[in-house]
Amino acid sequence: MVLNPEIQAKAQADIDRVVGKVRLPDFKDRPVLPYAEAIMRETLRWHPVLPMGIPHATAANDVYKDYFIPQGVVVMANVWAMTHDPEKYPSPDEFKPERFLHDDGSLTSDTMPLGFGWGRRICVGRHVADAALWIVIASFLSTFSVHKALDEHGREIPVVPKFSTGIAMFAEFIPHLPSLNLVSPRQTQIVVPSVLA
Ligand code: HEM
Repeated sequence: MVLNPEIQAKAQADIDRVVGKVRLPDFKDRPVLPYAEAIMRETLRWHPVLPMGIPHATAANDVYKDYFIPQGVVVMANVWAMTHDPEKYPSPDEFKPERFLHDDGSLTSDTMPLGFGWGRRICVGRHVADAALWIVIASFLSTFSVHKALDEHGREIPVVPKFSTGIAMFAEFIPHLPSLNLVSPRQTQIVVPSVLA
C-alpha cells in the first residue's frame, strides 16, 4: 500500500461505501468487496510466499514431455515463473489488482490458487490463511492508511521494495522504514463487536 497509494485509496473508498465508518469489516462483507479481494490475490501473485513451493521427491520413475525423471529426485515447482508469466499476467512486476477484475468490477475466476500449491500436498492451512489474510487486509484498510515517511524537510522518503530470496519470500524493506507517519488512523470511532469487547 505504501508503494501504491491510489490502490489503497480505491480500496478504502470501496470499504467505506459498503461497511461505513462505525464498524469493522466482517466476513459477510467479503462477497461485496471485490477490490479488497483482488488486492489479496494480487499480493499472493506479485510476491508469492513460497516462490518455488516446497521441495518434493518423485515416488517412481516418470516421463514428462520426453524428459525421464528418475524415482527419488527432488522436484520443485517454479511458482514464481507461473505467477509472473507475462502472457497470463502482462507487466508481471507491477502490482495491479485490476488483473483479477472484469471491466464491471466483478472478480474473474482466477482465484490465484498457485500460492498454496496443488495436488495431494496442497497447503492444508489454506482456508485459515485465506480467511485471515482477507480479514487483516479489510480491517487494516478500514482503519489505517500507510504513507511514506517524511524526512526532516518534510519530503517523502522513497521506498524501495526489497524482498528476501530463499524458500520463503518476505518483504525485507518494511522493518527498515522509518516509523514516522507510516501508519495513521483514519477513523475516529470504531464499534468493537461485543464478542471482542
Ligand atoms: C499466506 C499463507 C500461506 C501460504 C501462501 C501457504 C503456502 C503453502 C504452500 C505453497 C505449500 C506447499 C504445497 C506443495 O507442497 O505443493 C504449503 C504447505 C503446507 N502448509 Fe501452507 N501456506 C500458508 C499458510 C498456512 C497455514 C496458516 C497453515 C496451518 C494452519 C499451513 C500449513 C501447511 C502445511 C501443514 C503444509 C504441508 C502440507 C503437506 O505437505 O501435505 N499453511 N503451504
